Amino acid sequence: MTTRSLNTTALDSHREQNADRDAVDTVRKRITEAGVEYLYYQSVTLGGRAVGKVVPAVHLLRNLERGVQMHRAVVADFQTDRSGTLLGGGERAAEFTALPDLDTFAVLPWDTGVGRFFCRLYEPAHRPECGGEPFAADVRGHLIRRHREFTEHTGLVLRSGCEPETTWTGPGLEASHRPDASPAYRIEMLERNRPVYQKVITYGRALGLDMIEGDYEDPGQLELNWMYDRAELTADRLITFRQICRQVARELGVTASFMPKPAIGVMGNGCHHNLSLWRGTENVLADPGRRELHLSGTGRHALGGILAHAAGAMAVMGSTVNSYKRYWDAGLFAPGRIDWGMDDKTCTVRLSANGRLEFKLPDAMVNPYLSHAVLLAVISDGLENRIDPGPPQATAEDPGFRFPALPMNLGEALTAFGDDAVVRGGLTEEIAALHLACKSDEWARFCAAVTDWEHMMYAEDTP
Ligand SMILES: NC(=O)CC[C@H](N)C(=O)O
Repeated sequence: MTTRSLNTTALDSHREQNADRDAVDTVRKRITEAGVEYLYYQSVTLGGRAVGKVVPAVHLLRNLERGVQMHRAVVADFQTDRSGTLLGGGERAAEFTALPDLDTFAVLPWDTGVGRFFCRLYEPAHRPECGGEPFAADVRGHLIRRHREFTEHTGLVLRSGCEPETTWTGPGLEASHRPDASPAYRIEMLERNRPVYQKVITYGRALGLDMIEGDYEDPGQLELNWMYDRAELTADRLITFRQICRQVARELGVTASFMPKPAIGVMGNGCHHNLSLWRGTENVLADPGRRELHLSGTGRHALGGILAHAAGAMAVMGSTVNSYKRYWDAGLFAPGRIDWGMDDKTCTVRLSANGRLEFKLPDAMVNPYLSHAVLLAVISDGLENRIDPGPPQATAEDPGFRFPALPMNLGEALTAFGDDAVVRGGLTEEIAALHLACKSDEWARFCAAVTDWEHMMYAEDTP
């Protein structure tokens, strides 16, 4: 056991973990067995994109200790706002240090010469004052820490199962169906997508996603699910899933899109989060022994927290301009107002099984580290303040309905996000500020854009 000096930093502790001989030997063995020659040291941006560096595997040991360095502005995808400011870069073009988590090592099944790690990010050791501290805009590291604090405080663990929907387009994948009918669940459509779902499932299994089921939902749309797990593991797996889909699309010469609403009249690409809260082996959202669909008292408070802050959380759950088209197009199983229901697929939260809250606001472009960090915060608030979710299917017209309306565009959502201290408190100050800056800029750019719809409406109209 190594003795730690009093001023051991978070970076030092992580380095110490990466020096653990057994853990390193396990990774080395797998590298040798699979013939891995290259390693991706990857982290995730605010926009939910995987970024990183490639390291020849011969330098594994050096980089386990040193990590890799990247420019700070990568966390905001190097977005420059309309005034020309590089967002997230800080006062100078400094870097952060990305240190791999050894237990995330995996070999890419489509090229076993390549392995990957997920990293956590730190201020470089040499920086005055904050050297070695967690980098405050690291979304992945933040969720891991936030969840640990939540468990220390409540004794509970949040498990989540994400259900991303993806639109696949390309030769041979075209949907055909009768007018006014839907191709949903049709085996013929699954057959046309056989190369797609088979590759996704095979790669998913190889990368640690316990794939459980899938279906064809609407023209071009597949939903492929894997087993639920601790929130941060599910978040890593959603990033991995999207990487897999991109790879499968490359291999098959087709396109995989996570765009929340690819077209009017077809279902949007949701990414419902199925949530449960565990004390040891017991899910506290349900009362043991009751068979009919119900929620425990704790479950009602957790749900109350989610609904009370649903409006404030929207800018994270539906984080793009396009996200809101999914809520506007009523009748296609995306929620259009803040409510909950027993087994009702139109609600914001559906009680889909005893002890399971299906939260339907998030779409397939969601950043799962942010969504789950916010969920931990709003659930904590619900539990602490014993927030009552009210009766199922209550609407704003019902007396006693107490939740703010669902923001119906990104601009409204950003205002609600700015006004909700609990939601922002679920993130670090830096992440909340950067998210607001990036998304406000996206909204401003959209508001200034002239769209095809406007041309259709006005270009040749004579007032
Ligand atoms: N599986 C479903 O319930 C459909 C969900 C729908 N595609 C959505 O946008 O959320």
